[in-house]
Amino acid sequence: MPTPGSTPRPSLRIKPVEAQIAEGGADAEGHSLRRTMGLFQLTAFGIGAVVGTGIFVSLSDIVPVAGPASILSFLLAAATCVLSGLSFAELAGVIPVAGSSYAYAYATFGEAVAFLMGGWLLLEYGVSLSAVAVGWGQYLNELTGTLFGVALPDALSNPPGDGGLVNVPAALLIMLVALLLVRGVRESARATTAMVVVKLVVLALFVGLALTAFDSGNLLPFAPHGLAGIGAGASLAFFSYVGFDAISTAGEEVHNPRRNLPLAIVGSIGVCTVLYCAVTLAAIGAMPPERIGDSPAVLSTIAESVSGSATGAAVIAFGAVVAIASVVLAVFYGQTRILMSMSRDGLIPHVFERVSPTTGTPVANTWIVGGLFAVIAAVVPLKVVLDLTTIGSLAAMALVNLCVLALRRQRPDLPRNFTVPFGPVLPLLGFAFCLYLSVGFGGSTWILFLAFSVLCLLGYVAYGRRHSRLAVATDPVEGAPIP
Ligand SMILES: NC(=[NH2+])NCCC[C@H](N)C(=O)O
Repeated sequence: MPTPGSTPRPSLRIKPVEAQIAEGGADAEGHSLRRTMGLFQLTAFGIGAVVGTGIFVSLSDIVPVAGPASILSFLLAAATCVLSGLSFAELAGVIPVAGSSYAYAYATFGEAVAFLMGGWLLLEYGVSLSAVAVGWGQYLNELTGTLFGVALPDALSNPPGDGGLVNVPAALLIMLVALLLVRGVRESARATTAMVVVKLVVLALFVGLALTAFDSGNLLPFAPHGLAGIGAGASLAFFSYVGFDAISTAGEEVHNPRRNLPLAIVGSIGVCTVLYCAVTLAAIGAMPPERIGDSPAVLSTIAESVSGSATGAAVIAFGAVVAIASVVLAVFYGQTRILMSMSRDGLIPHVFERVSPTTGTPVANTWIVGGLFAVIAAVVPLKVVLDLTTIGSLAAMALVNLCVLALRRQRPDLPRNFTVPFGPVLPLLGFAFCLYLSVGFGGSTWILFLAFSVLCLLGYVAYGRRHSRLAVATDPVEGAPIP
């Protein structure tokens, strides 16, 4: 394992914690970020990044495999997140910079692994951008259908493989958000808080409405497919939790990050878990599990069948459309910033870090990300993008758990105001849980994931290794710093 000051092979070059923190004092535009966020805002920011399409669309996948025990699937996914979230908190406390998982990997396992982590983050952010946009389109269709009686035909609202040709609304949304980001529009802290309130209110309304038709008979048999079903359900439920690590990217903008980051991570996972379990219980109570598998905008469908009118369905759909659009903005923004850090490190081409002098934003970066993931949203089935996002996020989180252990061994000297308790036990458990959930995916997801990972490593060998800023700063032959 490389240590600072040693003369490692290029792929094992690490970027020391101190260097990352020193650079972290200035944002991509060259200004220092101001520390403006407190614990409450940070927790709201976390909930805002986490609650998106997942809970609105994925019950129709989870309930058929786990039955009423889907609630346990959500708890299992949450446990995985809390364990890994503690690891994020420890690392974010030591390395409070915007690069998050990518930065942690670069400080511990070296450049090749950091590059691979960057690739997995492309699944966690970029591909999830497509997934979230597709879910948004389904609820938009539901909304226009119930309000005006017009919905897009399947051919224009679904990709090939899901009974259509191209998903127009999802791709349009991504391009529209690209336009906003290029012009420098970012969700303000106040808008984030407002969106969080909209989401919580809509989901609470759903729970209240669905509970009026609660039939406890729907809860039996509780676990029709046993433990295996619960595990498979947890793999699918995990998507709904993806995003809490965004909290660790705000390390440069938070008061007292060493205290507030861990609290906000655990707090936002906790709030989401309560919410998701309540929604699941209410949904199953209101509609027999065997019928939940049929509908795309499943929460609206249940609301309509319970209330017997379209109004309930329209309110839920409206809330989903507003709230999910804000997630697209946040995830898209996150993806462009991750690519900027990799580009500043020289691992990917400089076009990704170039900031336009007129708009002050990374214009080319934004259009490349927008174009690529709009196409994916347009033509790839939802299930495929959901599963790829999840397996990529699980891989990234599994590795973050190992980063904690590596950094403790390599840099015991660094100040840690928050340390995951019980020594290596919880990070190791976090790693094992991530592994367990990822095993739940089928062969085709694994093949896509492994092929993508190999491509990333090839990309590192072909480009990153030679253009790395660390390579430029060291003697190419000896790998030693040039005096
Ligand atoms: N990197 C991200 N924040 N991706 C968005 C995650 C999706 C979110 N958990 C949802 O349920 O829709």
